[in-house]
Amino acid sequence: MSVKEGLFTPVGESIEKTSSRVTVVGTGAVGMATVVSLLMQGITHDVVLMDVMEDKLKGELMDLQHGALFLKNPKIVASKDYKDSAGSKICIVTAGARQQEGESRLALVQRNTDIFKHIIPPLVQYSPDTILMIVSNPCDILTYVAWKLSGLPQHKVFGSGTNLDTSRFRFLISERLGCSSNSVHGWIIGEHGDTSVPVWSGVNVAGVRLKDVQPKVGTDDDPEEWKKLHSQVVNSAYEIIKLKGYTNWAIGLSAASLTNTILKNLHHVHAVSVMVKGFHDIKSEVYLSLPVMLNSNGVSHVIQQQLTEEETKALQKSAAVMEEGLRGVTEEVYLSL
Ligand SMILES: COc1ncc(-c2ccc3c(Nc4cccc(C(=O)O)c4)c(C(N)=O)cnc3c2)c(OC)n1
Repeated sequence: MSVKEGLFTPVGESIEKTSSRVTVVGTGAVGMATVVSLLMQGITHDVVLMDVMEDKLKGELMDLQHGALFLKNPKIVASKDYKDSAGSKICIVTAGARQQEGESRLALVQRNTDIFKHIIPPLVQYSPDTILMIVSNPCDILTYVAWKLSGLPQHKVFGSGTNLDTSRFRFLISERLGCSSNSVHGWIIGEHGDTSVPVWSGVNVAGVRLKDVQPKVGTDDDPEEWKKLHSQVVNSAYEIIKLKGYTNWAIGLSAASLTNTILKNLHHVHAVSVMVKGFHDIKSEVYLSLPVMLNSNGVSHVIQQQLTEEETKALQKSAAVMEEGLRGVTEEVYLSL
């Protein structure tokens, strides 16, 4: 008799798969920040790490397992074989090619599209009911690519989008006002990146709009230059990359927060990248961020924000940038289907 048999008398069956299994593809800085955020907050205790670098996979697995005592005894699997991701409620994709020196944005998108061709189909094959969360950049274009490659319905595929931009925006406003980020309500929508759109008309604390206190907030002739906060948000990633080489903590926490809302069916509203054709008079099939309600089934509702004419125009410009970005990719994606 083994020690284990001498210790334990089996009564019920041992359960391997939980309904909260989360697969994270990509064991880079962002992927690992996401995994640590999930485990340390107890959002899930059933995590699968997927990547192609075997040593990295094994190293990250061992390093996390050695922290099990300080976590809630999580079950962590690390593998190159996508069958090990089977039964995942959510698949978070942080994988992507590193932009080469002088590489054009479109060339990078093409390389990432090629990588997605080998990641997305097996994820869906082994977890046909999964929800795909795309974190890789350029997020909005790659979310569209993932949706096309997955064959999943629109409500099952979204991108982390401007959830992070909105978090940075609220932090900067909260710092200037001296109140908690949780008490600042403000949204950044559109593209996750240079053409994101701050909805200044909606920024409020306890329902009091900043523009009702100072109508010039968010304009070029605002004596307090609040508009600069959005520029700081847009430049955040470049600044952090210059300082530490990459960004990972905030985006990891952001992906974990989105995962929590879905796993716990919280119906929270987040700014995330969804198919926006038909909203705000956008006519093209593009993914951009809008305030979206998430539940255990994925995207449940899009909030119909009241935007000013200027905000609507800026969002439509974001859509045009996306459409241009997709023009080069679409053929590649359709060829692969
Ligand atoms: C069977 O054919 C096949 N299989 C796997 C891949 C592939 C390629 C790159 C991948 C990948 N990115 C990656 C891997 C290696 C190098 C690079 C790079 O940017 O140089 C990028 C990641 C990741 N964590 O970013 C994760 N999975 C990948 C998977 C692939 O890509 C074309 N093709």
